[in-house]
Amino acid sequence: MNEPGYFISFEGGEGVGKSTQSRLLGDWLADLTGREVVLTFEPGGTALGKELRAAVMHGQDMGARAEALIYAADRAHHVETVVRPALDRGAVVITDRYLDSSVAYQSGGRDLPGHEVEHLSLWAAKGLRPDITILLDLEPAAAAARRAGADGKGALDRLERAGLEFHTRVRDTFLQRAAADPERWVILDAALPVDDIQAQIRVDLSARLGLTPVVAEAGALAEAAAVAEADAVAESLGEDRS
Ligand SMILES: Nc1ncnc2c1ncn2[C@@H]1O[C@H](COP(=O)(O)OP(=O)(O)O)[C@@H](O)[C@H]1O
Ligand SMILES: Cc1cn([C@H]2C[C@H](O)[C@@H](COP(=O)(O)OP(=O)(O)O)O2)c(=O)[nH]c1=O
Repeated sequence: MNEPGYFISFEGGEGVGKSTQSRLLGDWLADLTGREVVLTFEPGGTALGKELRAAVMHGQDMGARAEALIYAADRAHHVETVVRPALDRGAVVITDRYLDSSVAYQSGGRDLPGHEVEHLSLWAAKGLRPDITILLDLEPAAAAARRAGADGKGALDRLERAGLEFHTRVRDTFLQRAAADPERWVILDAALPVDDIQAQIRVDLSARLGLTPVVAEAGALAEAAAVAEADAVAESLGEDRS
């Protein structure tokens, strides 16, 4: 029988470092454990998902319910065709956003009832919840400044245009959900340097997965995980996701 799969989600606002940290974590876990690691993301982690992503992020204006249903459709297909099969093979799956994004954005941000959005997501995902969710917490203004530094040229998508109040409600919803379920969530300060955040993630994951102590190694990471590398990673992931 396969080793059981392990499901990790990264959550937080736009530009907080989710793709940077998920890639660094994936490389480290694959090297250390030899397990299959699947890196994926929502919305748009499948071919159908790319079309749904384009519609919801760059398409016509739409109401909150239509938006929630598109994210749920993306999730249903993503779980059925990518996440669940990988977990069944015994892989570690790392997703950049999952159902907590729906609750934070479509409920906290757009004002739909939280339990309805969560229920819709769980229905779409046939009840699949992450084993651990890493929240990269950052003030929306700081995240916006970071994104502007990364590619000030790019046009803002529908969600990015939503404004500071919207993004503050999104952040507060993430923090409330994390506080309510500390077993599943790890809250990290996304204003710290890339390598410090990654070191904290590795220490936490080592404990949860029963890996050999890596505290010393995590300290040495300060030199290893160069921000330049993280930039390249973020860029290459970003290319897939206009
Ligand atoms: N801890 C950090 N400190 C400073 N800049 C960061 C940090 N983490 C990521 N970045 C940079 O911020 C930008 C957004 O990072 P990214 O990983 O794409 O975030 P997300 O996936 O959450 O949108 C990139 O230019 C990236 O290099
Ligand atoms: C998965 C998901 C994302 N979103 C939003 C959050 C983002 O604005 C956008 C996805 O963008 P994403 O590519 O994750 O942005 P970033 O890498 O900058 O964080 O979709 C929802 O509103 N609901 C959801 O369920």
